[in-house]
Amino acid sequence: SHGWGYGPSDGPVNWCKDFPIANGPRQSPINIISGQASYDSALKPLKLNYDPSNSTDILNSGHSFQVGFVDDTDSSTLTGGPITGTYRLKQFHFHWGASDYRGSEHTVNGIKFPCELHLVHWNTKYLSFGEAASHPDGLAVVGVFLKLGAANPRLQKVLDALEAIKSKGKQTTFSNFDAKTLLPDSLDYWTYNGSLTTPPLLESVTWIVLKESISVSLTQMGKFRSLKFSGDGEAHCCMQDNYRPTQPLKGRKVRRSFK
Ligand SMILES: CN[C@H]1CN(c2cccc(OC)c2)S(=O)(=O)c2sc(S(N)(=O)=O)cc21
Ligand SMILES: [Zn+2]
Repeated sequence: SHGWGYGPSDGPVNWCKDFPIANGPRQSPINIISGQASYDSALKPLKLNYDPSNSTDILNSGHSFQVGFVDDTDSSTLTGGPITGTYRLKQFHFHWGASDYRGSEHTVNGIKFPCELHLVHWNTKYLSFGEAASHPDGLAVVGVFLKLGAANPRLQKVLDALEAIKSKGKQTTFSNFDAKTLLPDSLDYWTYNGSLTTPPLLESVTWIVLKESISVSLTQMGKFRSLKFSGDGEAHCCMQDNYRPTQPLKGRKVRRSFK
């Protein structure tokens, strides 16, 4: 079967043909209606302990670009928050729009942001990432909104590396990057049970969406959009609008960690 993408024929409306779970009961992303999210005092503070020496590479996956981390020890972990146990950081990536008025996957009260960062973690109660990805409590993804404003110096190292991975399949080393520098000051969050927002759309993700955004400038957004979905030698296709529209809540509750 042909691959999936974000175009008119291989995009989100057609994913259900190859991935019927696309119409499942706990799909992501969702629109977060802040007034309907209930405060849960049992929710713990998020604890993110990332070791910069764990970052390895940056890759154009043909759907987004991602920074990978060695995940064979508990040196870069997520604990606390809505989860129990220890989840290891595997990669982070972004979703963004062709224009500044869309691009995020989650929305807040119907508001779209130009970009959204996802930090992907897997539950170490399972032996591997692949194993974890097939269990309802296997993955935990921290989502961070990027809001138009002043240039964000903490994004610059990532954006400068994009020169080397313009087209699909390109990869280069990316070491000593501290993913914590991408987080906002406040770790207040909304949380709900959801899925991967791309195929295979597995319903194994505990979503943790931060309330506070980080900034990104128009010029920096232009760098994201300078990437290509296409590989070398293929017709150039700008990497943008690589976001899935929001999905039905289907009775799920969204909780918030803050009053
Ligand atoms: C292409 N994108 C996904 C790739 N991965 C994946 C996950 C599980 C299984 C698998 O193949 C069996 C691949 S992934 O875990 O790195 C993630 S996280 C994520 S998001 N946007 O929901 O945060 C999408 C993907
Ligand atoms: Zn994502």
